[in-house]
Amino acid sequence: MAAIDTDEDDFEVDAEDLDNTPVAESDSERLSLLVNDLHVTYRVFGAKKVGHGPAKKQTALQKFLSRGASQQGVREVKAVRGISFSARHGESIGIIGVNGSGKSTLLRAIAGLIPPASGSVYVAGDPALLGVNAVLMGDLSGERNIMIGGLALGLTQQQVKDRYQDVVDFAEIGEFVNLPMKSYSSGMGARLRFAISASAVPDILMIDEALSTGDAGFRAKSKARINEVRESAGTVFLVSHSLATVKSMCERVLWVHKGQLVMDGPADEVCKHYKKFVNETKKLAEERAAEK
Ligand SMILES: Nc1ncnc2c1ncn2[C@@H]1O[C@H](COP(=O)(O)OP(=O)(O)OP(=O)(O)O)[C@@H](O)[C@H]1O
Repeated sequence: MAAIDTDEDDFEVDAEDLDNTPVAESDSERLSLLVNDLHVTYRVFGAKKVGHGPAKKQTALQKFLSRGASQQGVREVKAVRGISFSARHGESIGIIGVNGSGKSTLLRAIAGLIPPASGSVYVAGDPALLGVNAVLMGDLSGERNIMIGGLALGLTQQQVKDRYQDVVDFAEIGEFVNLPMKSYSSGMGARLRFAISASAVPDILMIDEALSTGDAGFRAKSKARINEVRESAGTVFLVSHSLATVKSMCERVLWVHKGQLVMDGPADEVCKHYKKFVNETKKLAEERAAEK
């Protein structure tokens, strides 16, 4: 297993603790990912200090003494707070939660795009195969990005060229492939990112909301691609606000709330509890609004 930005000590195991009996593992039994007490913190610079009442005027001395507090413009957002779970080859796992709960951050940390504040992420295989979003550039055309993304996924130039038309067709972007990606609608961008990610058969395929932007045809194609990855013993992560999409594509679901894992279990069961929570929260908010 390869580690990304991790503290190796967290996973030290004494040889004598190990059972040396060889175990025949099927693909479905092997771990593809281990996330251990993961914390991710964003530092937002230039954030205004939140305070109550009018700002007090400072004397020159007070200003001098509080110079170190120019740090007051730095605010920390603890986006992921102590999440642990493991995933196996061939699993497809949905990640659900309300806006701002930390789903994308969790995915980006698993992909090695954001360093953890603490904790660790171990992935089986080459972490370079995870996600391509970080390397894509808005100023460059779709065509150039297909090449860059493909190379980042470990494909050779020839392999990217061979698969180029399939990627364009899959993404349904037509002539837009010649224009800078920043000129795409969010749906087109998401579809192209998904198509690039799916052009190789990665160990771990990560999909962040791309499916919600496509029509039924695109969703069907995506589902087929997800199944291909799973059949080749890869692991699929899918972040989505659509419980129907999650239920149709994943057998297991992680529910994240305020950066913590609330529930991890069979898709139907977790979605049922999540739906109940969302409905109750909505009802409460409506009652409060009515009281005002
Ligand atoms: N680049 C960033 N800098 C600072 N804070 C961030 C950044 N990205 C996300 N956050 C904050 O981290 C928290 C988690 O955000 P994240 O995008 O992971 O949630 P999410 O569940 O994916 O949300 P959504 O469903 O709205 O996409 C939020 O409070 C968000 O404001």
